[in-house]
Order: sequence, then structure tokens, then C-alpha cells
Amino acid sequence: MSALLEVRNVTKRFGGLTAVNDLSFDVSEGEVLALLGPNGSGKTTMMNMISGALKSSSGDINLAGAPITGLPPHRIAAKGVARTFQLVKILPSLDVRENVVAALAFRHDALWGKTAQDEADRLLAHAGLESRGSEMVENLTYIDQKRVELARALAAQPRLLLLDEWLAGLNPTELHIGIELIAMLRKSGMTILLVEHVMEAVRALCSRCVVMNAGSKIADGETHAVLADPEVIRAYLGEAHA
Ligand SMILES: Nc1ncnc2c1ncn2[C@@H]1O[C@H](COP(=O)(O)OP(=O)(O)OP(=O)(O)O)[C@@H](O)[C@H]1O
Repeated sequence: MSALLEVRNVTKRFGGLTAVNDLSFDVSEGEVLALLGPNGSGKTTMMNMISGALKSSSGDINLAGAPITGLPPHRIAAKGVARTFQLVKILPSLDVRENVVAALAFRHDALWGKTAQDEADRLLAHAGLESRGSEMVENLTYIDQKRVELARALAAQPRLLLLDEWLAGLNPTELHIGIELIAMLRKSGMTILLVEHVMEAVRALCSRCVVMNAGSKIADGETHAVLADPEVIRAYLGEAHA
């Protein structure tokens, strides 16, 4: 598999604090990779630099071999990077279909009218919300709001999907559904970089993990080996997982 995303020696400083320190890793085409680490280790800062919400202090980020370092978020989105957030970001005053239609209007080849509505329904069915397009999103359960958010992200036809603690806050039943949804995306060939604290999900979904601690990479490899690495257990997982 060739690398779709290349992160090369990326550093981010906030004043005197180095939030991300000389970090390098790859995400291969079709891979689901987890970026792990304790609170404050720099994971969200790294995701923000990939999506363009933050500029790196130094280093290079390439998508499909082309530099995206320092581009504004809309240019990076147009190149095929979509993102979800820990807190659901949807438009509560619109119905389910309108939420996805709004996302389709921002696509590089913007869709409108009946074409957009049909595409929205197709994406919603894919996310498990078939025939639910006319419901108001504010009346949906949390997992169904997550499905809308996912359909909105997929509306951009991403090459790389960034999921930032997408499974946080779900109850055990919803968690199972959330894992199944990501597994379905993986099966369809989507390349995904996820930040996640739910180890059950990481084990089920990710063949590879990168682990950060205090801004630096401390492990990078196959999931089972990384999660058994004594340094990862000490810095992140805790002795209970040993
Ligand atoms: N905009 C900012 N200004 C100053 N410091 C920041 C800013 N954003 C993050 N930081 C600091 O950078 C460090 C890394 O934060 P970051 O949010 O990337 O960690 P994280 O690994 O995503 O943590 P969590 O798992 O809690 O989400 C922390 O010390 C944080 O306080």
C-alpha cells in the first residue's frame, strides 16, 4: 500500500510549549490508523495541522504526494480531507436531509436541487438512516446525530477521513453500532485516521497505531504489538492493561 498521508518531522509550538515534537508517520491508502496517547499529548493539535485549522511551526504534510502544509482548511478539504469532531457538529434547525444537502453544496463539484437530495438520501442510507431524511436532527438520538455527521463528512467524497474521538460519549449499544459504521467505511476502502481512547474500537478497527506522549512519538506499528509495548502501557494504557 502506498502512503496517502505523509507526516514528516512536524513540530507545533504554542509559545514555550512544544505540543507536537518532530512527529513523522504515514497513513497508507485504505488503512485505518489510530493516533493514541494520554490527554495533552498532542493528538488533536496534529489533527488540526492535517485539516489546516492550525499551521505547523515546521515540518511537511503531504497528501497523495502533494504538499498540503499550511494550506487553509477549505483548500485541504477540497483536496479530499474530511473531518468529524468529538462534539457533533450538525445544523440543529434543519432536517436530516437538509443537513447533508448543505454539505453537498460545499463540495468541489457542488450539487443542488433534486440531484443533491437524491445523493443525500443515498449517503444517509449508507450511514443507516434510510427514509429518515425529513426528521429534525435535534430530535434524533445521539448515535443517529453521529450518523448524520458521518453522512455530511462523506458528502465531501473524502480520500482521507479524520475522526477525532468520534466514539466518545456513546453508550455500550451505541458504541457497537459506531464501531460497525467505521468498519463498513473501512470495507469500502476509505482511508481513516482516528484519535480514540476506546481501546475496544482501536483493537477492532485498526491494523496499526501511532502513540504520542508529551508531543513525541513513542510507538508506531501493528496494533497488537503497540498495545503490548511496555513504554505504551507505562505512558498511556496503565498497568491494568499489562
Ligand atoms: N491553541 C492552543 N494554545 C496553547 N496551547 C495549546 C493549544 N492547543 C493545545 N494546546 C496545548 O498543547 C498540548 C497538546 O494538546 P492537544 O489538545 O493536542 O492534546 P490531545 O492529545 O489531543 O489531548 P486530549 O486527549 O485531551 O484531547 C496541551 O498541553 C494543550 O494544553
